[in-house]
Amino acid sequence: VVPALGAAQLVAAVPGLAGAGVDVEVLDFRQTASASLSFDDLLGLAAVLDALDGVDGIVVTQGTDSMEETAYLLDLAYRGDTPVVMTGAMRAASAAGADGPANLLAAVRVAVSPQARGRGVLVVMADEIHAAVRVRKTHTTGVAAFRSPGGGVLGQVTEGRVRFVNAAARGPGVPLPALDPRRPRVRVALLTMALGDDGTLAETLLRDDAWHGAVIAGFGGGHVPAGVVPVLRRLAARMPVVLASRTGEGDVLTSSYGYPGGEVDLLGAGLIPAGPLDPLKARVLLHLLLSAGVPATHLPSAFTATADPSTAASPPLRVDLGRLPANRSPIT
Ligand SMILES: NC(=O)C[C@H](N)C(=O)O
Repeated sequence: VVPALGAAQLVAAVPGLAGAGVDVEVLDFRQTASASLSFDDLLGLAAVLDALDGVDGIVVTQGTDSMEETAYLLDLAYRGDTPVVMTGAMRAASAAGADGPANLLAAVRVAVSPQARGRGVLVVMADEIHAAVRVRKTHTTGVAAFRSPGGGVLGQVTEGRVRFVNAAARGPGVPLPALDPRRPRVRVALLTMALGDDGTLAETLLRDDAWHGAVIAGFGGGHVPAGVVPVLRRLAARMPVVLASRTGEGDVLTSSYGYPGGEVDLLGAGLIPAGPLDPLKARVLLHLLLSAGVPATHLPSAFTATADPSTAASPPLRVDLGRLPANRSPIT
């Protein structure tokens, strides 16, 4: 059984930190398994981070299980310039080759690096620097469990030096909701489509008022079995429904497949494309937008602008089909 350690014990266990020339102050915020963290825990933490003054950088340690979601949540909610770096450990503190101390030291080095400023919330694991919007936990036990599909890592820590090799993909944030415990609880469902799904599970979301939004992790570029479409159409008339992909990398398509259950069909039914966000991150974003009280009519544009800020900047690509050689037909 893995013991729970406080922040001071974690810091004390790091060889090299004392000699790194960094004054470290510690603060215990919550102590819980990371799968049990709530949105309110993280919004409370974002408010604490906002209030921290006079520090060069901030390191947040937590269990690794939910870090791909909590890092993105904090990235959307915390808009300060002071770097915030999240880290954790894949191996227990007592294990041979425990990775926690090395991760913590690397995280501190990144947090105090001037290059980390203005890049939002970062995740540092196994000497790699990840953007919160992309990072995923991809292995149950391996120390190299964290990866950044769809763009790669932002940088590395080598021999104690911090090197960024990629620009951080930081989109707009979401205003923090008032942290009033009496406010209604937001619930966003996440449904993964699978072979033979006939819509029975999706239908349960229509049965009561428990749900305020849903994310569908579709096949491939954002597809569902044809029989699920009528349920999703009714669902999208009741609440925002975001279409993401269960594949793990790549954008949701918007104009390639028009067959029943294809993404053209689903977007026509009112589903909102997740852009490059994976289903877990899409759910975090939808939850925050709903918590912030973004009105239903603004949700599709707010979601798209936040999920995929690059699309707003680049004009649609136009291909002049008239100039294709006569013997070639356009590839569709
Ligand atoms: N310590 C870890 O990284 C895993 C642990 N199960 C968690 O709370 O996320």
